[in-house]
Amino acid sequence: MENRAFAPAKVNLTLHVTGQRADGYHLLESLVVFVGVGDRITVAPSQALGLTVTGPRAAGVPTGPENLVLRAAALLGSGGAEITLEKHLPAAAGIGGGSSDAAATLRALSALWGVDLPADRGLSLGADVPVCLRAAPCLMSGVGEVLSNVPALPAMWMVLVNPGVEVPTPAVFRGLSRKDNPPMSAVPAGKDAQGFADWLATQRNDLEPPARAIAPVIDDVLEAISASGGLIARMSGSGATCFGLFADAGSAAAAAHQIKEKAPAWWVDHGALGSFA
Ligand SMILES: C[C@@](CO)(OP(=O)(O)O)[C@H](O)COP(=O)(O)OP(=O)(O)OC[C@H]1O[C@@H](n2ccc(N)nc2=O)[C@H](O)[C@@H]1O
Ligand SMILES: Nc1ncnc2c1ncn2[C@@H]1O[C@H](COP(=O)(O)OP(=O)(O)O)[C@@H](O)[C@H]1O
Repeated sequence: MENRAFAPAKVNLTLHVTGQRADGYHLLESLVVFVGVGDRITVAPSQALGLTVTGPRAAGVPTGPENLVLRAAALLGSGGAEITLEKHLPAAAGIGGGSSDAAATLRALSALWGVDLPADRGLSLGADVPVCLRAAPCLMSGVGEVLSNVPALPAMWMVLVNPGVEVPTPAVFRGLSRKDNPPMSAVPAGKDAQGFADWLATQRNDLEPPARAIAPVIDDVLEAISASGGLIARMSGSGATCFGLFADAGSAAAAAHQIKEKAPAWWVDHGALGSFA
């Protein structure tokens, strides 16, 4: 008997940094969504705990106990399982790759072992794990542990582009010129894709300027997405992955193809926004 779980890409449509805690973690307000592009976790019964990393983005992903998949297993208990992680997301890319893998592992092993999900929803594994465990559009605040409902979003499709440079999350936060930026405004209801993108353009990702200073190629990525017809182009999380929003699957697929043609070395993928828990 095997259990499978999808680990969708986590995308921050907004990321307002509004303060900093005494422990150094930053207070955020972020509208988080998930896309049908991601990693895949398979777990099967076994005496011992083992991990195999496969897939087109396996290179460089740790296979030892520091892998967030094994750290999630350890958080759940001391059972055995043979875990396969099929990597499709670039690592350290601002789209929650490891965090989403950890959340998918918690879901799959909780079902395989018949144990409850952890009370902290995986927060001890990383600030992004609770939102990845929910894997549905929501407003994330606190340092990542407070999740609030948002009005239904219009149907939208997303192109994700990563230029192949790793941007260390702590360095991006350190590069902020201000940590007490203005908060988000309320997420609107009843908008179509264009109307929602127009609202989104009035919000921000405060980590974009420091990330662009570290990796100027992010400017080229944003430009390529805008040139491909994206309703909006913005960096996700601490980068370097950027996203473009589209009103239909066809325009997203055409944009992804156009960007891939222009920059064959970049990672480009596309999918629909949705809920994946
Ligand atoms: C920035 C965000 C936005 O969603 O995502 P990514 O860009 O990583 O995808 C997250 O807050 C990242 O979450 P996660 O990747 O789990 O962060 P953690 O491993 O807990 O922390 C990595 C480092 O980021 C910084 N950090 C993270 C979260 C936060 N609210 N304030 C911080 O200052 C800290 O320096 C911390 O040591
Ligand atoms: N399952 C995993 N997938 C990818 N990276 C992982 C995983 N487990 C641990 N890591 C380590 O965590 C670091 C950040 O991974 P990731 O969560 O993909 O970043 P981000 O949250 O910015 O998308 C990587 O550099 C990698 O060494």
